[in-house]
Amino acid sequence: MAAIGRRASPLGPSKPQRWEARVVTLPETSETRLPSARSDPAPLFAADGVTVRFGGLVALDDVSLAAQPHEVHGVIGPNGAGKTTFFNVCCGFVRPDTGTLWWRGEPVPALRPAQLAGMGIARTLQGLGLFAGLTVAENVMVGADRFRRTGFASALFALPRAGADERRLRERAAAAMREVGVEDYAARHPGSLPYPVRKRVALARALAADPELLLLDEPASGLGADDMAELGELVRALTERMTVILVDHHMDLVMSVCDRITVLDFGRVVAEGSPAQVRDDPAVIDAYLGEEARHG
Ligand SMILES: Nc1ncnc2c1ncn2[C@@H]1O[C@H](COP(=O)(O)OP(=O)(O)OP(=O)(O)O)[C@@H](O)[C@H]1O
Repeated sequence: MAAIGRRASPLGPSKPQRWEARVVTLPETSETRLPSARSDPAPLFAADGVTVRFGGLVALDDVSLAAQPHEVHGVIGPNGAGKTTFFNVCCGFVRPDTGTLWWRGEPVPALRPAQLAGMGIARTLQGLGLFAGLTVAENVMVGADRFRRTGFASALFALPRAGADERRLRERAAAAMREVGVEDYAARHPGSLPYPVRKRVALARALAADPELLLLDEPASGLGADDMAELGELVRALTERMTVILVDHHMDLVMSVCDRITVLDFGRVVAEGSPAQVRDDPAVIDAYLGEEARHG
């Protein structure tokens, strides 16, 4: 791709980023590694050489990404770049034609969505997927279900330990609702709530699973500026206890909350790095300017 001059980035102006303070300079010693060697810890989750074809269309072409513990890793790219397909691979909805997913240093040969909760992975989807017939509290409790210790028979015969189990799940759900600020809606049904509140409920349900990895698909879509700013703060706070992979169009959110960003275009990784690095990367600027040209 031809180098381009310093034209204005379509991703917004450069500004100081708080994560830049985390860059560690290794002392010069005889054992100092080559500059190209990454000194990152082992990734919690990684995709290695993932390719997905839909008929003749290559939606993902040899895509690799490594999400380190306690980081927010963003996946961005113009329309049709392959973001949703990548998210669906990470959730086990789409099986890659080639490539491997890694979880805690082990390959995951054929990830299925039903495995996620048991592995410690939770996700929120663009479509939210809340149960219309359940209250907010009940929806969030579904997320906590992996902590249920008693089986169907105990619940059926109302054994005491089933009651204790239920209480624990309710407490877990209540904590998740408090964390995202929806506790006042606990008894309501999702259909009666505004979309931004429903989005929070979906996030609470994911958090009730106490995941090590949280996958967020378009978490900012449909949110106004205030809700988006609160979401950004919440996501940053979550890194105390989990890793987040975030797929979103909203550059303000992605640039302000992510530690690292992988940029896709036409199914390929065109850049990877800190927000400051990708913002000024000519390949990224070209991808977004190309999109503007394509869509007028
Ligand atoms: N199930 C499918 N069958 C055929 N083609 C698909 C399918 N899903 C996605 N694609 C194609 O794969 C490519 C990548 O699509 P994808 O939805 O992953 O991109 P995206 O970056 O999420 O786009 P957007 O930002 O518009 O949601 C597109 O060309 C899309 O038309």
